[in-house]
Amino acid sequence: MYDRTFPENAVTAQDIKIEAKGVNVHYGDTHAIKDVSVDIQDKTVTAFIGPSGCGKSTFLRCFNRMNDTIDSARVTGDIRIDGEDIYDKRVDPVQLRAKVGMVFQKPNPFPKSIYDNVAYGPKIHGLAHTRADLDDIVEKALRRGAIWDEVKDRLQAPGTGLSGGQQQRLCIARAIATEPEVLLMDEPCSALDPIATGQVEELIDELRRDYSVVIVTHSMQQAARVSQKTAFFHLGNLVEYGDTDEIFTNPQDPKTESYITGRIG
Ligand SMILES: Nc1ncnc2c1ncn2[C@@H]1O[C@H](COP(=O)(O)OP(=O)(O)OP(=O)(O)O)[C@@H](O)[C@H]1O
Repeated sequence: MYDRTFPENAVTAQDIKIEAKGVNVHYGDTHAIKDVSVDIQDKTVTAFIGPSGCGKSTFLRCFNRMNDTIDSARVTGDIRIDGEDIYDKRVDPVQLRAKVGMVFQKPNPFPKSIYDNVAYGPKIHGLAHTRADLDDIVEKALRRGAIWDEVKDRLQAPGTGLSGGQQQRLCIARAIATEPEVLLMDEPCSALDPIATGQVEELIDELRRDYSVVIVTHSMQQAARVSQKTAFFHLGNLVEYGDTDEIFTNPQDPKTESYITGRIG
């Protein structure tokens, strides 16, 4: 089990970025998330795994209130980021989504230039005062997205003209440009080939130095490669949550074991 006696394993309140308590999500009569509580650590990659339809994406979307955009979805319970209740009436979901960035399954660059894809968020959130500021933000985000060298000579070319893997790294750069603190990734590599997947996985590993990253993945190999913490979901329940190494080598719940050994899924 998780050993808190080792200093490197000790978790302090400051390390917890997202605190979810008693979260339930319904879509009409469908009870998609059932009383889930979890603490997500800062500067850590946390993987959500589990069979199709178990609620991974639904739970991920609670963290930036993306479920608000689905009419039938009803979220109850308590979710705090840095101690702040993100469902409080005073929280503006648009501001929240700048702080909690999201990358989707299918790369979805805007039909604009590479530069404008990245500059859009900082512009609407007023992060740049001059064109030079904006250039600087765009360059930094593209560098952090590990795509600067590939696009620096064609910043005015359309983002949609890049390869799938480049588009996904552009979308990651776009998410980073608004200076988020949390990055949510919903199966970010499922549309990518193995080489592009490897590049995005390397990038995810880099990003955890600065962000709390939560990734939904169908690939247990990917979860094992990129995450330090893993949460296993089944039928809307959080069955097991812990260190990725432990979950994969010594799962405590028979359902987790069945899933990771390929018996359910
Ligand atoms: N927009 C929606 N409207 C109604 N029901 C939904 C909606 N989105 C998800 N659901 C239902 O909620 C449950 C959880 O779905 P969710 O997509 O969160 O699971 P998942 O584990 O991410 O699945 P997958 O791995 O297949 O993407 C499922 O029963 C699904 O049918």
